[in-house]
Amino acid sequence: MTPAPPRGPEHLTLALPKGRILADAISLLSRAGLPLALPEKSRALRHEFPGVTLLELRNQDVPVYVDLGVADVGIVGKDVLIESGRAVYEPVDLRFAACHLSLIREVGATGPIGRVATKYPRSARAYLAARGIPAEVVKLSGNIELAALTGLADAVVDLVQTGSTLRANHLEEVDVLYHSSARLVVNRAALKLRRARLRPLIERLRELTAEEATGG
Ligand SMILES: Nc1ncnc2c1ncn2[C@@H]1O[C@H](COP(=O)(O)OP(=O)(O)OP(=O)(O)O)[C@@H](O)[C@H]1O
Ligand SMILES: O=P(O)(O)OC[C@H]1O[C@H](OP(=O)(O)OP(=O)(O)O)[C@H](O)[C@@H]1O
Repeated sequence: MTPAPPRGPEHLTLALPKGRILADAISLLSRAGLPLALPEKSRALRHEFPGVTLLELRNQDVPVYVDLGVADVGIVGKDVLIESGRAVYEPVDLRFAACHLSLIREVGATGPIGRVATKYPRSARAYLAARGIPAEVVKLSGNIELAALTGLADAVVDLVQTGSTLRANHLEEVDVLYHSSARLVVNRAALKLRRARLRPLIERLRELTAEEATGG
């Protein structure tokens, strides 16, 4: 693939995660005035729109691209942002992809927690350390609830939205670590260099999310 050409300060490079956030992110950014459309299904990972380059990434890579300045701006879940440990500027809570990260066990489980399985080891370790629980944390990649069902772990730390995954697997939430939703993230140097494009975008997104919160 050809390297990206040098971009003037009027150009934006945008990092979005493929997966459940992509369509809502593109819809919201379009309403905020960016000339975007959902990319056609293809193997292409970089998409050009007038004045905007869209990079299609894994969730965990969005904070990395924004923090290191390859992308000027991105959208990612607060859960992924916390887990990344990167201090990127996070000016707008976009409110969609709302869910919470919880400690989950089999219904009625009361024994000690010796091992916790999760996709969120940083968050899980911080939670356990704050409560003085000396549990081992095992990082898994998906279908985390299975670890509690199979006895791989005494508890799991995973996202809950409707609770239907918990109900379908005879699991229950024991505690909530934190609430998450999609966030706008901005590279701090880009905020200065591309101020003329980023400031109005941030303002418009603040207005749109406030309107949606009040039903406007
Ligand atoms: N059930 C859910 N309901 C609402 N929001 C969710 C739900 N599950 C995840 N999210 C939010 O959407 C984001 C993206 O979720 P998605 O399912 O696309 O990721 P994934 O495919 O599990 O991630 P990965 O890139 O690690 O494979 C999560 O980081 C979280 O912020
Ligand atoms: O409370 P619910 O509405 O059931 O949503 C929660 C489920 O959604 C997410 O899983 P996802 O579908 O992204 O699969 P994954 O476990 O492979 O990440 C999350 O990890 C839970 O399993």
